[in-house]
Amino acid sequence: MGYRFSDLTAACQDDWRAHIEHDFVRGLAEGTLEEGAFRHYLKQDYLFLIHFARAYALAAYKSRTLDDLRQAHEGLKAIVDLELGLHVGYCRDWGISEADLAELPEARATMAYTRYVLDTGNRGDLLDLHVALAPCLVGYGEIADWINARPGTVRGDANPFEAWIAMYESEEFQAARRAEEAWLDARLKDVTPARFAELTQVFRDATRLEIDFWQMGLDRAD
Ligand SMILES: Cc1ncc(CO)c(N)n1
Repeated sequence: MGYRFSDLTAACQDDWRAHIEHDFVRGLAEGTLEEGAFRHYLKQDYLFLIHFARAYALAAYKSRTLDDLRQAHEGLKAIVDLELGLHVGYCRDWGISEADLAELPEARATMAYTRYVLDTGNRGDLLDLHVALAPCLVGYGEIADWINARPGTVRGDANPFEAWIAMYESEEFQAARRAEEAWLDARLKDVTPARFAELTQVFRDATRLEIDFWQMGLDRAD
């Protein structure tokens, strides 16, 4: 007993590294990703973020305490006010209008991931739901750290994906990530080994669905 968030990543080390260091992420870091792949990802990420905002709203609904409600609200704010706000403007810069976004067909990888998280949250309790959400908020925070720590990373005007990296390394996003990790650390402290095994399964499933989401971008799969 006495688990922490880092025990989840340690328990799924191979899948976790495959998410953080995916070829799509390397392409973003080095500025070499094909623009068509990035555009496909951006469009699907718009749909993804809308469903993830719903998942944080579900977390709010499932909250018993003000502290839990605040944490759900933090996640919802990070998505609606920060990411989705920037996302729409960012899509416009990449030639994708709001009208295009409104008419997007949803790719299977987007459906699989978002519906998995919503189902896990409906079936389980608030901790199941936050664990299913962690590869997203915490994962992208760690991706920003990983990108910055790599020697091959290109920053500034030489990298067409500079604004994307900047969003995830921003203090606002990183603060939401730290709050999520702290919330998870506090809740994992008291779980039994059997419960931790269940949560590890959820964390691994969600991490593998993140990997599929990156791959969907690379393959431009629908
Ligand atoms: C697929 C995916 N995972 C995580 C994030 C970070 O919120 C995102 N924008 N998209």
